[in-house]
Amino acid sequence: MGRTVNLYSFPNVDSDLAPNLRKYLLDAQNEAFKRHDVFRVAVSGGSLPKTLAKALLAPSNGSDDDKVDFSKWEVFYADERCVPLTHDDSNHKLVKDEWLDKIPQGMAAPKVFPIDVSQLEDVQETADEYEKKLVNIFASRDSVKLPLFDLLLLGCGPDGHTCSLFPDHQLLRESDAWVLPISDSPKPPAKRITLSLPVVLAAARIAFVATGGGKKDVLKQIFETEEGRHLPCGLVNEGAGEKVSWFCDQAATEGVNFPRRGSVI
Ligand SMILES: O=C(O)[C@H](O)[C@@H](O)[C@H](O)[C@H](O)COP(=O)(O)O
Repeated sequence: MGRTVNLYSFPNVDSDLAPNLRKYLLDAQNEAFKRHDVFRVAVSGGSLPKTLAKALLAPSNGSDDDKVDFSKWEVFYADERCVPLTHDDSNHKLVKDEWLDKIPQGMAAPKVFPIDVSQLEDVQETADEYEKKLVNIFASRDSVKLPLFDLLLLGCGPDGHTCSLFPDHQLLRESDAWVLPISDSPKPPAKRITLSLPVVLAAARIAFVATGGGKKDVLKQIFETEEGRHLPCGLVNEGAGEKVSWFCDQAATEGVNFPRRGSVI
């Protein structure tokens, strides 16, 4: 048996998953505001930014705990491709197009921390520069062992990868650096940077969003097999336990034996 994580499976994304994700995000936001008056979130690419926008840009129900306050959000990248920020492969471009640029005028915008693109050909340098940004925000490496994100919002690849941590890759064994370079990503583009597994596991909360029938096989593997527990997503489940929540739709979880199902609202 693996560790207990929170598993939510909704009939569909727009009318069920998104409002539940909104509730979860605002709980995390409000918890972080109480903790240190700022909400530090790291996001990945894939379909996540679009779902995030559906959750966050929906009208508020007016209650005190349903207020998004982007003015105190700091948004980082859980992983990024080493391409210019305007390139179609850029996660930052995706997040901008799908979410940030859709924030209505008059609503504050989050502070966003994209990668430094001045030395893209040098992945190590790009990773180091991003780590320096984190060090500046999360205090010095001397005083903080690991940056403590309030929330990580992650996807799950069909091979079980998350961030740019791929199955069996040596980066999974890295325990020192906060941000790692990868030059041989099995999924193009090959050059990327990614948060390390210890940084992922240190976050206060970790949410996976996995939707669509294409996720069924990998979810079955992650939740039902010993081998799946060693895939990157499985390692996050094992390492972070109840800090982890999975937001899935019915198409992704049909026939998958989730240890626990429920809804946030
Ligand atoms: O950098 C990448 O290759 C993608 O961002 C990737 O990590 C993505 O998050 C997952 O493959 C899930 O993708 P979907 O959310 O689109 O299923």
